Amino acid sequence: MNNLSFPAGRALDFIALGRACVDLNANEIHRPMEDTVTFTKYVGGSPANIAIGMARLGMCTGFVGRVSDDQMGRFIVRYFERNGIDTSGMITDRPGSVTGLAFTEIKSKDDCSILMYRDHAADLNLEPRDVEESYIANAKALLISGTALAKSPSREAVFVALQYARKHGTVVLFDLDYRPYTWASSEETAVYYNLAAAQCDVIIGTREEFDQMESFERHTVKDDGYTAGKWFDHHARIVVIKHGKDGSFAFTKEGERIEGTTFPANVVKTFGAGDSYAAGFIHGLIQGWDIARSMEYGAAGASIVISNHSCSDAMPTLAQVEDYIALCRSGRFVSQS
Ligand SMILES: Nc1ncnc2c1ncn2[C@@H]1O[C@H](COP(=O)(O)OP(=O)(O)OP(=O)(O)O)[C@@H](O)[C@H]1O
Ligand SMILES: O=C(O)C[C@@H](O)[C@H](O)C(=O)CO
Repeated sequence: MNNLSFPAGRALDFIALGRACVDLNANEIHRPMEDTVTFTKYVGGSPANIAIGMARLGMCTGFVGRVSDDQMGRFIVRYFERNGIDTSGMITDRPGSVTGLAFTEIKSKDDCSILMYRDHAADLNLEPRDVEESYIANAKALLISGTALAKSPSREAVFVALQYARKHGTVVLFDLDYRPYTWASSEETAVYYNLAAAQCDVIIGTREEFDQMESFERHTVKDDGYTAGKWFDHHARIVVIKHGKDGSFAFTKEGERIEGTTFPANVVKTFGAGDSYAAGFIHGLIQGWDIARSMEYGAAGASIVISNHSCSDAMPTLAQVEDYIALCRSGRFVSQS
């Protein structure tokens, strides 16, 4: 049991709102982008990855977002459909916009980076009128992602979705998902992140992302307890602060501090950890599991995804997560490092 109350009798368990894009992950790993010539194409974009993760875990999942009116946009929608994601909340953007591309460079397991091509990205053209009140009202949970706040009209669309969710008791989760290249300034980011976070029931981010949100504060000691505590005067009931391979901490409105476990991994690349963690964690919360067990599923899912080449395609099923936890607990996990 956790401290959230998800409404019963809703058609969808979960909706993600924001960008659905394309990842082009380097095939020739352990070398710089300059020397990489072939890539594998996957669906990408943090909220899209989380939606795919939730669908793989058996959650009835929908997506709200705009995709480009071209082969890339259709690739995304078809992949969602094949994964059982409801695409009735997705809109094909007017001609002229494109799908955001993330070229990933995998130099080593500790040195990965992403080169983004996001000029005229269709996802940021999401408009307030694209968000249907009845769609949000028919889901148990809504995930918003920080990048969707970076520009108008997508920014306003997020606030409209937040308003509908609060009105109908849909639990709102905020994945901070801070991608600096999308934002005009640090102050702009901090202001809109804070405005959105005040409307959310669960806030999930890395320590660095929370630092970004607090960048205009004079308070100099930025510890996790201080950061989480601020949000419990608003709507938040759970705040999760992630620390990469050092794990994560969850704080609750009731004053608990829960340390998340981590699992070993044969790391291929580090990105995708946060998205698979979010899927496993949110799935657990919706199932009514306690926070520690939900964090455990998130962490195991993260280890599975970082041990694979893709983010979206590698999202595990429930059976895969459970087998992985059992393998690690049995002491039979074989580290290749
Ligand atoms: N090297 C690792 N080994 C094992 N587990 C890891 C590793 N890196 C991350 N994780 C797991 O994934 C969770 C989330 O990771 P992290 O804090 O890096 O999120 P993130 O920065 O949002 O990820 P991303 O790189 O996808 O943006 C961690 O709490 C941990 O459980
Ligand atoms: O979020 C993005 O736009 C890129 C992702 O799809 C990428 O795979 C990643 O960074 C996952 O966290």
